[in-house]
Amino acid sequence: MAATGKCASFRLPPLPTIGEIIKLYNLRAEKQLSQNFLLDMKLTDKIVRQAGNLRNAYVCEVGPGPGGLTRSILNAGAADLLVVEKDTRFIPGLKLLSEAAPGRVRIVHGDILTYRMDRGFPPHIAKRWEDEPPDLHIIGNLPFNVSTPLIIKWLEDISNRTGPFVFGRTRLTLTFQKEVAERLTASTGSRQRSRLSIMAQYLCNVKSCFTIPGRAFVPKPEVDVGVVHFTPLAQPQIQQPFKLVEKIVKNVFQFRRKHCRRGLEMLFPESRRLELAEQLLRESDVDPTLRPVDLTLSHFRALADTYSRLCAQNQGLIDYDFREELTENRAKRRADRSKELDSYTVKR
Ligand SMILES: C[S@@+](CC[C@H](N)C(=O)[O-])C[C@H]1O[C@@H](n2cnc3c(N)ncnc32)[C@H](O)[C@@H]1O
Repeated sequence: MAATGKCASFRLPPLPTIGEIIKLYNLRAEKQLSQNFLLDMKLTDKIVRQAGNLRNAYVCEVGPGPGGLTRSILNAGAADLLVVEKDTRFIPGLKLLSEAAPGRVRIVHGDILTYRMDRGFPPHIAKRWEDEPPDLHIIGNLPFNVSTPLIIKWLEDISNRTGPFVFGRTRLTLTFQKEVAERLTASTGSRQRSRLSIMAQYLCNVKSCFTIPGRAFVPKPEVDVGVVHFTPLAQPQIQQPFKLVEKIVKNVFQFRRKHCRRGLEMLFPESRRLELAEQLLRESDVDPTLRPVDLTLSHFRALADTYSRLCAQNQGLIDYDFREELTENRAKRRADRSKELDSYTVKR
């Protein structure tokens, strides 16, 4: 395995440009795979600089496509670059790159949503969670339709220390649709504050790096793109299971214009809704009239800790989902109504 500090000359030899690679292999962008390519090496270098020092590092690149970002990662000195690409058409071009950087590129033809990254790198690179982050980086110009489910999955992995985070606090440098990037980094009280802001920020230090105008991509997407850097926190700001935090955050933000009390009430079954919501807010010391966007991470921490205690005291509460109750109630009302109608019909 590489990454032993041996790659003194890491600049790539002269290669066809990315534009030429696209022509050579007839790599028309597939809308279905949200393909928008970056051909400007100054921009790809700038994205890669946000990851920090990559000299002799281990890197996983998500969706390398024709390989612009890949070249910048190699030029920055990565010693072991694993690229995961779903579309087979890009594999020959990536092989060309791998030949130009012998022993430094490993190509996986697969889907990043299911790829087992915990098996992709040698165990000896792992660092203890509390220590400095490992010399492993995830970098990607992600497809928009994959970026949000992927970051949610990786946030859950951070919480459980699974997947890429079995190696410690692996850092991520990723692109998102600008609006999503703004949500990820939104501070308390801002208009963009949302579920994503809380879920990302309770687990990571999230930094908005810069915006890439849509016109820099080929083909040009409808929107601009934001580059975001994540470093998992040694001590998450909320020390409760991911699913529990997600449930609270989801409930609160479903009524984003109402007082936070409204969404929190829905954590509890109708029969005890007001009483338990009152207890949750009182014991968490949260003002029920605050709007969801005005709740701080400390508020969410207090709510998650109190809710966890209430779940321990009230059997079945953790599994309660008001949407299921609504569906059951609707089904019951429908059944009652059809019985009622039945009673009008003349029995033969
Ligand atoms: C927005 S393009 C970026 C390509 C290249 N990194 C660049 O910056 O020019 C996204 C790339 O991700 C690939 N891709 C899409 N879905 C994927 C998935 N689930 N797993 C891995 N790669 C995927 C696409 O085939 C495409 O190459």
